[in-house]
Amino acid sequence: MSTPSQPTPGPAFGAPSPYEKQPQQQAMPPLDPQAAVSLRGLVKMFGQHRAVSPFPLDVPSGSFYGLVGPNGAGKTTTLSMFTGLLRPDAGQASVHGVDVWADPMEAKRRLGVLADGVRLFDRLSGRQLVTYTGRLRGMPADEVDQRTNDLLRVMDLEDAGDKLVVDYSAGMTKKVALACAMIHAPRVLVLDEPFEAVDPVSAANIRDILNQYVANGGTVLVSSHVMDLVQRMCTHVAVIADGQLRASGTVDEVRGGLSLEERFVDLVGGRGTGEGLSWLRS
Ligand SMILES: Nc1ncnc2c1ncn2[C@@H]1O[C@H](COP(=O)(O)OP(=O)(O)OP(=O)(O)O)[C@@H](O)[C@H]1O
Repeated sequence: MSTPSQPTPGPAFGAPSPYEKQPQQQAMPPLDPQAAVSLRGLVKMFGQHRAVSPFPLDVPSGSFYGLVGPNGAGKTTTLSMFTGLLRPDAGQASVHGVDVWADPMEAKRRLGVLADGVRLFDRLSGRQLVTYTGRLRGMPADEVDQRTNDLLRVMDLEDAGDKLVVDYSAGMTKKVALACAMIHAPRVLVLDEPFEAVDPVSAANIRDILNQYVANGGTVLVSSHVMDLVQRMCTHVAVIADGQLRASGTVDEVRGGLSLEERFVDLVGGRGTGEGLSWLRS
């Protein structure tokens, strides 16, 4: 990989805060082997468009870390680069000290990933898909069976376990994909929009599972658009916009006495006045 290029300076948004980042002024420290996830200067270009600019980010072990940003901010691209799904143009990433792109097999053992928009083997039933994922991870058959039963139960998919995934609703598909991400009991769970399309009862169950997982030493990195959820659920948050890190720290540090949503709008801008669609008014 080449040396990260310098980011183009972004516009200044909102009031200055000690937790706001100015990436163009930062020297890039080395990867932090103590962090559950450490990112240094990942860059992704799509043609002439720089989807992600270099920034450093450390996700502390045992944290529930939210990654938020407007549509097209670069969240999925960032998550894809450090989970090994998308090769970065520059930069480094590690999971508990293992370099993702130098030692992908070891890094992937430590990671459970719920990716956004990645096709599942949807001609399998939910039970078959979770079982197949566990077996691919090299787990013994009886352990896979036990965990598959547990996961289908807590995801409220027991009755749909023998139905083909292609016939699942969006929320059911999300839940079975989450079960696949968890089957090998990874140390870090990376979840891209895990609550999208999931009903409130299932979402609360999933939150309980994730809280327990974190209480037992796991680390969760989750992207979401729902600020209220991130404020209630996460210990830490990073705000990205235009592929740049705008703020990071504990949720209380970043929101600085405001609600996270108010702070987000402050940092990211883009609120319209609601005018301009005069033809829509009756
Ligand atoms: N495969 C691709 N080819 C070209 N451009 C892409 C591709 N994937 C992402 N992009 C662009 O990169 C930018 C970041 O996209 P990304 O999907 O990472 O954003 P996001 O923050 O996850 O957005 P959302 O919240 O809407 O899911 C966008 O401008 C998007 O159009």
